[in-house]
Amino acid sequence: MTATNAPILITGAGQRVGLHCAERLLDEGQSVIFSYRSERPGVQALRDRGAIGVFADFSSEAGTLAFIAELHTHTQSLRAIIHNASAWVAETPGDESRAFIDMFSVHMLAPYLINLHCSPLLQRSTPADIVHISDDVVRKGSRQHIAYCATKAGLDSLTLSFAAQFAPLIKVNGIAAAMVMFNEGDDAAYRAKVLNKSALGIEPGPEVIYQSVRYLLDNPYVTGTTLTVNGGRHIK
Ligand SMILES: NC(=O)C1=CN([C@@H]2O[C@H](COP(=O)(O)OP(=O)(O)OC[C@H]3O[C@@H](n4cnc5c(N)ncnc54)[C@H](OP(=O)(O)O)[C@@H]3O)[C@@H](O)[C@H]2O)C=CC1
Ligand SMILES: Nc1nc2c(c(=O)[nH]1)N=C([C@H](O)[C@@H](O)CO)CN2
Repeated sequence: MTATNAPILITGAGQRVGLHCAERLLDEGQSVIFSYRSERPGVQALRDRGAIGVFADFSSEAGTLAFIAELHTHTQSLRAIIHNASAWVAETPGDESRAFIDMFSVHMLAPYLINLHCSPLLQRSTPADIVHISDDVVRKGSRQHIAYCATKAGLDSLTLSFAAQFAPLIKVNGIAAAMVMFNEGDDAAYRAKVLNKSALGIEPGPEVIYQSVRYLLDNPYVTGTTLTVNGGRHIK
């Protein structure tokens, strides 16, 4: 039996890109389940619109498995899973391992476990999708965010493997983003330096990620693909 209007799960939707994508899905009448770690205004805003918020700390296997168990109490099907949750942490002397383990957990272990344990929920929906939100920086590496980049590269590998494993019932794709939206503390000099890295030289905002998600959800013939959404960094 195919579920109609099965919810879409998006992780890390309490702020910024995830919040925007969750709001746009709700705008289109799509039911949404989202994960959050910190209580933020965006979390309550999504609840107020009828989305179901489920706490998740993906920094450990136990935390991810607890999230998966809680998720199963809220739904018996899923239209899609959007893996958005992420930590962008530079190497800091003295706790390199902690940072690496944390980003491995949120960028690789959590998507891996959620995909494996929740694929039966996706199989009750037609069509069904998994979207991994990754980073264009994987293309060339990063001197300032070595562990972040390596774990996002691992996420891109999961896209290929799960696309092969889950075809034809579930499509699995990625989005390799770059410079979507700055953080509050980013100063003018940093902003100018980052904008200069791309051919288009703009801060596009989170809608470009939603447009990419929409394309992947709507296109029945795309799987195992990672969309580059980087303002032309690769041709600069
Ligand atoms: N912003 C940009 O310009 C770019 C973004 N991207 C990618 O796009 C996606 C969205 O980016 P953006 O909105 O800036 O992301 P954020 O940095 O705002 O992170 C999104 C959410 O992830 C959650 N999160 C982080 N670590 C964990 C964890 N261990 N367990 C559970 N949740 C966690 C955070 O929760 P909490 O609220 O508790 O902190 C946060 O709200 C990310 O995957 C990012 O890597 C890629 C390139 C550029
Ligand atoms: N989880 C996050 N990942 C990334 C962020 C962010 O704020 N949170 N920001 C970036 C930068 O915008 C980078 O693209 C600038 O070159 C990358 N990833």
